[in-house]
Amino acid sequence: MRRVGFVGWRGMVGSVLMDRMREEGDFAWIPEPEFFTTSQIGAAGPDVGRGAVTLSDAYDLDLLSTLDAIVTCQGSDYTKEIHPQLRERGWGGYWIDASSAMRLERNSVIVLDPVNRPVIDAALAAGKRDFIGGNCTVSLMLMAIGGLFREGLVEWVSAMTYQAASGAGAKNMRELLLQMGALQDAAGAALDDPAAAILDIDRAVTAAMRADRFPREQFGVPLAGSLIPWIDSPMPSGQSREEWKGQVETNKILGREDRPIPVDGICVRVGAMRCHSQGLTIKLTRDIPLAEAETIIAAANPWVQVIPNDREETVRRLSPAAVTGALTVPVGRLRKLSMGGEYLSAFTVGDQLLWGAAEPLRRMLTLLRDRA
Ligand SMILES: NC(=O)C1=CN([C@@H]2O[C@H](COP(=O)(O)OP(=O)(O)OC[C@H]3O[C@@H](n4cnc5c(N)ncnc54)[C@H](OP(=O)(O)O)[C@@H]3O)[C@@H](O)[C@H]2O)C=CC1
Ligand SMILES: N[C@@H](CC(=O)OP(=O)(O)O)C(=O)O
Repeated sequence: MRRVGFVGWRGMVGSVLMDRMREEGDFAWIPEPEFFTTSQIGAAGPDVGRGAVTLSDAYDLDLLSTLDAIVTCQGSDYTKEIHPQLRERGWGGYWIDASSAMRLERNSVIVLDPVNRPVIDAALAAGKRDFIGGNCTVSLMLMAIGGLFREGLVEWVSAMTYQAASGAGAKNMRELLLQMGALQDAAGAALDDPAAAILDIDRAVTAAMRADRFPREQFGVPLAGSLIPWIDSPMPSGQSREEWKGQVETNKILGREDRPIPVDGICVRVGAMRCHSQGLTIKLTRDIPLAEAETIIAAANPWVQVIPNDREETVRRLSPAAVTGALTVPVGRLRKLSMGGEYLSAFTVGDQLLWGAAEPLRRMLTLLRDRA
């Protein structure tokens, strides 16, 4: 593991990965990092404490073939173009990828080591070389309630999601803010006047939201002051692709594609910046005491945090505003539903650029270091 290549390092997910690697001192153990670009060959690369570096061509198969591992956050199109050509040439390095392109391929492993380390270890022992980050919503759900899955306590899960703009990309985050600004502008001076009628303000804001000039190039519709109950493309089942991924990716991560646990729900885009939230209904395989479920959830990994089902604690600690930029994955609103003792509710929030994207890739790289 001397030569590691980074493609897509300046994108949104790639930048978060670079920040985490710097924070953890990961570049200290990579003697020869190589940084690539599809558009800025020869420009300056990132500062990783090794002096000036210049960017190499991300389509240079000869150079890529010399690497021990390639970490890509460049996107699915890049993966589909480059990965097959490298393997056809006989390249035997490790491919670590944020995109969804190869997730469900037979030779790929979806990585989320706090949840599926045994699946990863078995794949490494079997000589597998393609390690792919999971869908953000799925990874965050498993970081939150992985303990229940591990104990065989989950019969099915229904997830109602509240997904951040960042999942749609950097331009969408900007557009959300532009939309927010446009709404405030529409309210105008009336907002500063406590005597102004709120319904007049609401009328002005609604008119602005529906006006042709309202910024909606990325989302197609207003998100600020509204929501979008559809994420990604339609599937024949009537699910959105994001909803469809819930079951297929969860079961692949857990290594139980042969006896899948049903996971389904409705995925909704909301006006949060980079944290996905999910309201979960969990059908347990048996009626266990709530305190036991809480203990199992809390013990599953060092990042999950059980928030007591208390109003103050919940509003203070279980929100995108509280969690953004943090690796912790709080889960709260834990209680038995009125449907019966086997029905557990939960609400969880996680930063979709950290555990939802960059962190599983970073940790996969360190697993390879530890094996070498
Ligand atoms: N966004 C998300 O929440 C998640 C994304 N993923 C996956 O990760 C992949 C990358 O996503 P994301 O990081 O959002 O993509 P970005 O659009 O932020 O970055 C992708 C590439 O765009 C190029 N680029 C062009 N202009 C700029 C600019 N001004 N600033 C930075 N980069 C620029 C860069 O490539 P170059 O240097 O070659 O020009 C960069 O690597 C996708 O496959 C996505 O599916 C996975 C999980 C979550
Ligand atoms: N689809 C996710 C983000 C994402 O990139 O997912 P995937 O890695 O499965 O394509 C969202 O919109 O919130």
